[in-house]
Amino acid sequence: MLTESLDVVDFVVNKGNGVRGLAEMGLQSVPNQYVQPVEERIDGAKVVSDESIPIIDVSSWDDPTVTDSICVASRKYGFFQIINHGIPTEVLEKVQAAAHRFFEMPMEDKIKYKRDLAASGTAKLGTSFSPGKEKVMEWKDYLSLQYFTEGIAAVDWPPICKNEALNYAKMVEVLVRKIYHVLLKGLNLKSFDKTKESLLMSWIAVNFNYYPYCPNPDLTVGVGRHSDGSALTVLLQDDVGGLLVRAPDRCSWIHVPPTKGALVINIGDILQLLSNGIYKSIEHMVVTNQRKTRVSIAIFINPAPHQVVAPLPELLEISGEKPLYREIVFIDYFKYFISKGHDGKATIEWAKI
Ligand SMILES: O=C(O)CCC(=O)C(=O)O
Ligand SMILES: [Fe+2]
Repeated sequence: MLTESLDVVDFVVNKGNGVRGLAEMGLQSVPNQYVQPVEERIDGAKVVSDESIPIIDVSSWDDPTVTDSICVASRKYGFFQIINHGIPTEVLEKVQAAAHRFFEMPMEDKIKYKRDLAASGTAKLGTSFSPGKEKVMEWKDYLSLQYFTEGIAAVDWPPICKNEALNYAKMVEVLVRKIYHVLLKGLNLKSFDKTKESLLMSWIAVNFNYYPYCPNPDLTVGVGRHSDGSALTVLLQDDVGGLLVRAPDRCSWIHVPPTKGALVINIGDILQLLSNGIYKSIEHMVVTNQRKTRVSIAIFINPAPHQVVAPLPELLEISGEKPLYREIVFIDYFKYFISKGHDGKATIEWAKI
């Protein structure tokens, strides 16, 4: 095997070649570091075809059918797709092309963004999820762009993709306000005001995910089982497919089919915590494939790092329920999330009372 004489971790992680570098070597099989234990592998039998994540046409945000569908999907599946959301297809295509351009640059041009070398704190290139902390590595490279202000992004982000990423992120911000407005109304809470806005959307990260074709899709994962540590996530996937979401039976998986022009929205752990478990942050994962490289763009919408987060008192007052989660500081939650490999729903369990 080509990789027999290769120090895989050194090549992929330390030298910054990523899994893209591995895939480009034309491997017949993946190195051992990428072989998942049997229980983490997905065979087709675990994916159900009689359930699907709703696709919601949001051309009219005030239509009660639309708002109901969003709230019902957020309670049941924790995931939905939206179409006619107002972000032009051209903007989506441009940001996807920009992500390809970034990863497909020669390694010498990308290396300055590598996590441990990056001069700027807001653009970081990495691979897998938590190399060194996880037992098995994930077949994915990523570029994480922290979006604080346009000015910082303009200086820090890679020129090859920054305009497209910024333009897209700004439009997503507008969309997210509309979604929050609907979700809070669905909890009978007062409108989405400035206080809620600062609680729910102060720290935004734009992640470009790059999943190269893989010689052993049945042995590997692109992303392992997890739920997002964010409050809300907006995901743009390309036409390759591979995102699986836990079905309501919590045993099988539902494939989220690529839908042209659609955005996948999912509830993150923080919104599950704030809503005292009403909106569900559902486990999901990404499978790899042998044919085609897949690119997705995930925008994580988070509280500010030092924000204190707990089940919303006004919600507990209305429902008379006891809090299911303790008070946490978001940065502590986030640090715990990345201190280990992906492990299903374990992070939010940590915040349970
Ligand atoms: O690439 C995808 O479809 C999902 C990625 C994901 O779950 C994540 O980045 O948290
Ligand atoms: Fe995720």
